[in-house]
Formats: sequence, C-alpha cells, structure tokens
Amino acid sequence: METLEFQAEARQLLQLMIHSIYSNKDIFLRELISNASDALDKLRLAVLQDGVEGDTGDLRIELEADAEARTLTVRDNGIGMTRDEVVELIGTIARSGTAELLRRLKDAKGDTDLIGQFGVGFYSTFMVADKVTLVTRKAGTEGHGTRWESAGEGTFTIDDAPDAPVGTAVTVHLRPADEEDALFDYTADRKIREIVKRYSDFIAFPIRMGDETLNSMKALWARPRSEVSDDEYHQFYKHISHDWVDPLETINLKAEGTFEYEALLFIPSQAPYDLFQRDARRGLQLYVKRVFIMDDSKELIPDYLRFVKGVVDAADLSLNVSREILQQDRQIQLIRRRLVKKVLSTIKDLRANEPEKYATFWREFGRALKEGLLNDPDNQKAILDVATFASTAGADPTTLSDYIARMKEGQDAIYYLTGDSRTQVENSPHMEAFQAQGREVLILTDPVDEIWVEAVPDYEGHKLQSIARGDVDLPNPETETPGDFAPLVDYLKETLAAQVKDVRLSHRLTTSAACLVSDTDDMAPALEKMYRAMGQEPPRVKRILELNPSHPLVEGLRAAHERQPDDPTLPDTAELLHGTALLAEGGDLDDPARFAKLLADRLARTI
Ligand SMILES: Nc1ncnc2c1ncn2[C@@H]1O[C@H](COP(=O)(O)OP(=O)(O)OP(=O)(O)O)[C@@H](O)[C@H]1O
Repeated sequence: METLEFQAEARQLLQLMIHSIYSNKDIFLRELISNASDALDKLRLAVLQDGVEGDTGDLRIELEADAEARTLTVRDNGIGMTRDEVVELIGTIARSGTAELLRRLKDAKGDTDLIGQFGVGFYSTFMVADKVTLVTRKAGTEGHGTRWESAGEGTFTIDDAPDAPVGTAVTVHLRPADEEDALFDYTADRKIREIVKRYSDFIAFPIRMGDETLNSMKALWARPRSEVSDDEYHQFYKHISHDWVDPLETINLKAEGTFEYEALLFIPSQAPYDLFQRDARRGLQLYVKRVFIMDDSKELIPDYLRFVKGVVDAADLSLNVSREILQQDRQIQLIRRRLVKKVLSTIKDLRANEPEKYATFWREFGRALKEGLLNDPDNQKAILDVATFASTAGADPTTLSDYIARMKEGQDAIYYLTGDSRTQVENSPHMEAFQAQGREVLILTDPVDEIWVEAVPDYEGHKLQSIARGDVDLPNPETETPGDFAPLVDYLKETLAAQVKDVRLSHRLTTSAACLVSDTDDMAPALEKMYRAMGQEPPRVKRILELNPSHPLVEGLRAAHERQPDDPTLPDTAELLHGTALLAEGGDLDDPARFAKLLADRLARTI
C-alpha cells in the first residue's frame, strides 16, 4: 500500500468540500452517477470504436445503501481506471483556471456561487463523507484492479485490489446526518429515490437499487424524432411544464461539432395565467450530458419567448455551472440565439402550413412575441415576418407582406392606428378619409403596440405611419374650401392655447367636425398615459386640432366668428369642439363634469 499526497490545488478544493461551502449536498450523488454514466459511455465507445474487449450487454449503475455501516456505494461496469489513472485523475485537478478560481474562492469566503464555476465532481463526496473508497479496474487490461481511499485530509492511499471487477465502485462513508446542515441520511431509500428522480431520471443507463430501476432513462431529446411518439413528447411536456393540455408544437434541435447540444422545446397551447406577471417562472431546464443541472434557466431563452418550455442538454458545460456563469457563457449565448431562430422559424412554418394552429399561437402568445420587437433588434424582421395584425381590410388578421401587396398605387407607408379596441379604432375620426378612399389601416389594440411601433422604423422599406400623427399624405380631394377659415383658425389657436399646440384644416375628415393629431415627433397620447400609469411624469404633450371645413358645425362656427368675433358663446363652442374630438378617439377629458355641463346647457337651448 502506498500513501500519496494530493496536489496542492486538489487539497484546497477538498478543504472547501469538507467544510462544505456548497449548500446543496444532495448533488454529490448526482456527480457520482454522472461519472458512472460517463464511464459507461466511454466503455461503449471504446468497445465500438477501438475494439477494446468488454461486455456492453448490461451497462448499468448500481446503488447500494447500508444503513448500519452508514455507506452508500455507486457502482458501474464502465471503462474503469488503471492505477496510474486513479492517481492522476483523482489526485490532481487538471482543469486550467482552477487555481485562479480557488484563489478567488478563498478570498470570497462562503461565496457558493463561485464554486459553480468549475466541476467539483468526485470531490463533492467529501461534503457528506468522512472517508471515500474507490475500487476500480480498467476494461480491456490485464492484471488487477486498484483500491483508492482517503479521508480527504491531504493524503490518499493506493493499493492493489485483486478481485475487483471491471468498472468502478465508489463507497461513500457517510458522516452522521445533520438535517439542519442539509446533510441528510443518504442511506434512506426515499432520499436516494428522490435525488435520482430529480437529477438523473433521464440518464440513459439504468440506475438500479436492488432489482429495481429508479430512473425512467428517457432522454427524449436525444432520441430521433421518428422514434418517439407524440404521446411520449406530450407526457414529457406535461411533466416539465405542469400543464395538463397537450402542447401546440414540439421542436427538436441538435447541434454537432465543436460545441454539442440538444434541445427539446414546446410551444404550449394556452398562455399561462401569469404570462404577463413579472415574477412568473420562466426559462428552460438545463441538462449537461443527461444530468439535470437547473430549472428555469432564463439565460437560454429571451423574455419575449418566455412561454416556450423545454430542455437544453449541453455536452460541454460544467455540471456545477452557476446562473452567473450562464449569463456570461458564450456557448449559452450561441445556444440562445439558435433557439430563438428555431422557434421563430417554427412559428413561420405554422403560419404557412397550419393556419389554425398559428391562429391559436398568435391569440395566446402574439402579445408576448411582439415584446421582442423592442428587446431583440436582431430578430425584429423575423418577428414581423410571423406577426399578424387586425386590419380594416377584413375580419381576419393580416401579415405585413399581405398588407403591402394590397397597397394602393402611390401609397408608400404602412398605415396603422392604435387604440383600446377594434370598435374604437374603426370609428375614430382619423379613419374617415382612409375609409373613404379605401385605404387599409392596421388596427393595433395591444398595449405593447404603442411601444413597438416607435421602435420599428419600417418593414421591407415601407415606413410604419400612424394615421393619428403628422400630416397625412393622402391625395387631396379637389374641393374648394368654402369661405376664408384663416380668422377662425387663428381665433381657435388663441382660445384653445392651453389644450392644443396648433389648429389647422384637415384632409383626413369626411364626416366628423374635428379631430386631434399628434405632431410628427411627439409622444403618442396612449404612451404618455402608460408612462403616467407606471408612475412617471412625462411632459404633457399638446396635440394639433384639425378641422373639417365642410362640416356644418365648423362652417357655422366660421360664420358666427365672422359675424361677431367677440360673441361670448364662442369660447364654449370651441371647448365643445375640442372635447368631442378627444372623446371620438377614445381620449380622456381633463374635466368631464365641466364638459357635460357645457353640453347640457347648449342642448337645452336647442330644444
Ligand atoms: N466512475 C468512474 N469511472 C471511470 N472514471 C472515473 C469515474 N469517476 C471519475 N473518473 C475519472 O476521474 C476524472 C475526474 O473526475 P471528477 O468527477 O473529479 O471530474 P470530471 O468528471 O472530469 O468533471 P465534472 O465532474 O466536472 O464533469 C474523470 O474525468 C474520469 O476520468
């Protein structure tokens, strides 16, 4: 028997383990099972590719608990290790950067997140053990096996193990349970099952305890789609999402090459109740080589796709990768980018080939998806490609490209109008001339519409243009304006100076007397309202009052002002004109009671 010293950095790491700075001690079993699973993978590959002699007929992981002896053994019949490998692999930490991380770990005492930056693997057993024994024998080699043992305190012993079977058995001599310190009784049947189910259910090899296999072994994402039934996918979806309805769509993804990962994603059929609540759970499950790493990994999918559920299984990440690391990891960013593209292209396919499913998707998640127009500039175009909008052209929503295909000659902009409801938008005075000329206008009624339209300059070269803003570029109907409106316009500008920044004659009205429009670069009123609702105080934006010169009220007002510019009832009429314009577009009056009184007095005089 030989006694050897751990390499300096390994010793440091072991100290950290023994003093157990990592709060979740359960993971030691996950690590051992993961190592065992790797060893089984390696044996399978060695036999297959290198012609190593070995039995791959019954690759398995066995768990054996002995409550009396207080031991838990994890045994595999995988590749095993030679004596030299044991010394090399278990006695040292080969990974680069570990020394630097250890230094930082020491400085940041108790910072448990840092430890997630490197795989602690086998050493994590020392969080729960006062002694660990490893007995192993390498597949395809002559000679005997090796027995390694350590209490984690600086040294380990190495010895021959003549009778060791091929594979590796790690026996953890457990410290007394101390539940307050999250040190559980790891010989307890229930605890073992719980950990296996939670972290290792999808390990591709059977994890057995006695005659029983504890894991389902179904790594669905790793199996070719043609071999997995819809029902299996749906069960899996329900398991991870806690949804009870089948998903709308299942998405498989596999990346090979330098950076390997697999993903299995689902688009649900219905939005969760908390889709628009900030504290809702979101994100994907992250696996590393079939080993469950974490739930709700927000780094894998952007917020606007938060309704997507599923699993990403990456081959090259550390098992102990922390959320902090995920945020900075370049590989994770690449995965995320790819997932976004895949989800968007799936939606595009739905739209092209399965209109009913697409309609369901858009009804449930369109509002969330549109947030991406603001938050994901790179995919703005792709999102607009799959988006549909209500329109004056018909009851069915339209895509932007269909809209463009229907544009009238000479029309360059994509017209839209925002509002609270379809009815309100359709009946808004701003619509009149557009309707009269048969020009299609998009009807945008989601709160997020007010915001993204500001962020999207154009679609395929066509500007998005609010018909309640700026001047309209409609061809002028060649009607002579009756009479001279300049004095009235000047009068109203002065009288309504507190309410509006300008007064002018309109080309967009056919039936209404007046309407309010925003100046080209001013904030839309709904947006202003939204900011106020969020507790902010944006500067009050005054709008422009546009008059319809052919309306009897406006013409009458002109005549009345011409007759007697100091008529004492004129200011009230001006105020009523402004108020009705505001009401017609669904706006809020500053002083509704005053408006009602003015109106009632005026009506009383006409009866
Ligand atoms: N059951 C096993 N069978 C064969 N080799 C093993 C076994 N367990 C550990 N090893 C070897 O010991 C090495 C070190 O294991 P350890 O758990 O410390 O780190 P790792 O598995 O490489 O990294 P990580 O756990 O972060 O993925 C492994 O890479 C593997 O070569």
